[in-house]
Amino acid sequence: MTALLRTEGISKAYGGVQALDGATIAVEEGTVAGLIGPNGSGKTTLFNVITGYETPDAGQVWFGDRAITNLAPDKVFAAGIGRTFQLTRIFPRLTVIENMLIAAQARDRPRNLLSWFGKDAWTHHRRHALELLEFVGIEGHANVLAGSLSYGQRKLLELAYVLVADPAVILLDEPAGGVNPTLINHIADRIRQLNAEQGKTFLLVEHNMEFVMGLCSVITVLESGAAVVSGPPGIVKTDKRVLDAYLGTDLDDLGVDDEEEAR
Ligand SMILES: Nc1ncnc2c1ncn2[C@@H]1O[C@H](COP(=O)(O)OP(=O)(O)OP(=O)(O)O)[C@@H](O)[C@H]1O
Repeated sequence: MTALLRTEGISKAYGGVQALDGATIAVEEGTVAGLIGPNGSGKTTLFNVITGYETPDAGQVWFGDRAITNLAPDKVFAAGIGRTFQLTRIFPRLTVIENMLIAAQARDRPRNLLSWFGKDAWTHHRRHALELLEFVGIEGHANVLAGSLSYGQRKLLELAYVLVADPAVILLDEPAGGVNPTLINHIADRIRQLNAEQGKTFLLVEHNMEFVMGLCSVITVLESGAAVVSGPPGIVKTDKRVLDAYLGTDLDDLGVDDEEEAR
């Protein structure tokens, strides 16, 4: 397997705070990979650097064999890396379907804006948007204001929004955060399906350890801005450096059960 997405020695400081300190991670093509670490360990900052929202002080980001360090967010998105945010960024005063059409328009803008408004194109975009809403399971809400969706449904809308552009890699920032258990399972199933049927590669940041351990085949642990461990869930959750990194956190909160702790 080859790394589809790689960061090499990424550092980023905000004043006196070293958010990232030589972060090197690799995401293999076709995997669902996880990025975990205690609060403030640099996970979102690394997402921001990868997707062009922050400029690193040092290091490189690679997408396949292409260096994408310092590309603007829209260029990174156009290159094939989609992303959702910790706090969803949908337009609450537009309907769900209108949000989806904005995603389609944003994707096509650099190509051919005029043809976008043709009747056939409009019908095509609408149909595709509805298919994606159906895929994530919120097509019944197509005509309601996005702001009236539950938090979990907003996360699903954001996933559908990202899928409009058909990215090869999808970065998800806390997809399960604040979401009820039923929808968490639904989100996990959609991720599995996209991975298995369409070969989509995922990198997700998540504090819900049960979700991460159940979904990801490889997990990288960030601590103080650097990757300290990377490997399959079974290895990562028993690694002493990981337990040390989470020192002060109740292990029950991490979803590591007593039986596994005792081993
Ligand atoms: N724009 C910013 N300005 C100043 N400091 C920042 C900024 N963004 C992040 N930081 C700091 O950088 C460090 C890493 O933050 P980051 O949000 O990347 O961590 P995280 O691992 O995503 O945390 P969490 O799990 O709580 O979301 C923290 O100390 C944070 O306060």
